[in-house]
Amino acid sequence: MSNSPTLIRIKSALAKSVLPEGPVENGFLVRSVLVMCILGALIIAPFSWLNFYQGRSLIGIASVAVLVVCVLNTVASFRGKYVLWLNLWGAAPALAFSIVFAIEKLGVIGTFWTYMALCTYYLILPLKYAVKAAIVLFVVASVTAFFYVDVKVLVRFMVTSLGCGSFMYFCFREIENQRNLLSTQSLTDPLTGAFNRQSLQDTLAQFAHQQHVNDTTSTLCMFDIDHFKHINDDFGHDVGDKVLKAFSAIITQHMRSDDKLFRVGGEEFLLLMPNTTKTHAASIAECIRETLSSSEIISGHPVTVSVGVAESDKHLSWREWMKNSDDKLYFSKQNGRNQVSM
Ligand SMILES: Nc1nc2c(ncn2[C@@H]2O[C@H](COP(=O)(O)OP(=O)(O)OP(=O)(O)O)[C@@H](O)[C@H]2O)c(=O)[nH]1
Repeated sequence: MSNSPTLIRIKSALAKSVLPEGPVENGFLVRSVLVMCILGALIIAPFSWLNFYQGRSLIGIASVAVLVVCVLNTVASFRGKYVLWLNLWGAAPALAFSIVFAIEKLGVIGTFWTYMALCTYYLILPLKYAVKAAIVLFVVASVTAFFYVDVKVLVRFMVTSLGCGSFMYFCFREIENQRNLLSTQSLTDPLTGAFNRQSLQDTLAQFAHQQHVNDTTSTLCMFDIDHFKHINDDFGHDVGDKVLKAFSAIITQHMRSDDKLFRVGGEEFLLLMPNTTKTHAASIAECIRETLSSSEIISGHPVTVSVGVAESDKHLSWREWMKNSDDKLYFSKQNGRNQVSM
């Protein structure tokens, strides 16, 4: 059954709003949202009951709404998912309203909770959203405080909450940079910069799933440098490394922004080309093959590559899809090397 463009857009928007646990930011957010929401639910539940019991039904309804957000978030986190819209349009505004309410009811004491809310934003939202939400909260809390606290207190409140917000931003930006660095190091091959075998499985499994939802065609190109053992034996390991670097640079020059390159073995590379037919992919692989064979990486010794090209099929698992590209590569090798087969 083919999907209409509108259905595809809706499915891809939903897929983007529910992020599966990833190695970098999502894993961190899933864990911190889980802790924050369990704590939030435990604190809010008795308050909700108390509000209804004491006849404050409006506040009671509001606190039950927050409780529902906490429970939904907890369930999603238990399943290893981070739900962006639930936090951005549920938890974050609920916190801001609570702060307004607290300042209105408690005055100066109510403003203290703003610092907690600022920290919470950085724990439940991706950094770029946390900054924006923190700025909105700062403005909303300051405007509310203007009506309920003394000017001298207001100025101190604004300066300290600005300081707290900036401190949180710099801390979390540094944590994010470190996480990204670690992630890059754990997912890429230091010699060529291509993604390593570790990341191949996650990427292809996730990609094959999305492709099944969107019903599109993509292609894998498996590259294997010919007689690489001889290069190492004849010219040394350093020259072998130089060839690997030069070859991955050649592939990178021919890649489009959505393509992904993996180093799957010593001299074996896999290029994932989303939304590409095998005919188009084979023409790009042919350009890569020609560029390598005509390059002078080792003077007087042409380096060649064999390639296997395989198109996706929604009835195939990612392993079968990859095996197809490997089979085509094997055919290229058997057929005399230095060629592209599909
Ligand atoms: N320089 C270098 N060599 C590597 C690296 N990783 C694996 N190799 C070597 O790559 C060679 C791969 O050799 P084979 O699998 O026999 O393949 P081949 O010689 O290219 O033969 P065909 O694929 O059949 O054309 C081995 O000698 C490995 O030691 C690396 O990071 N650097």
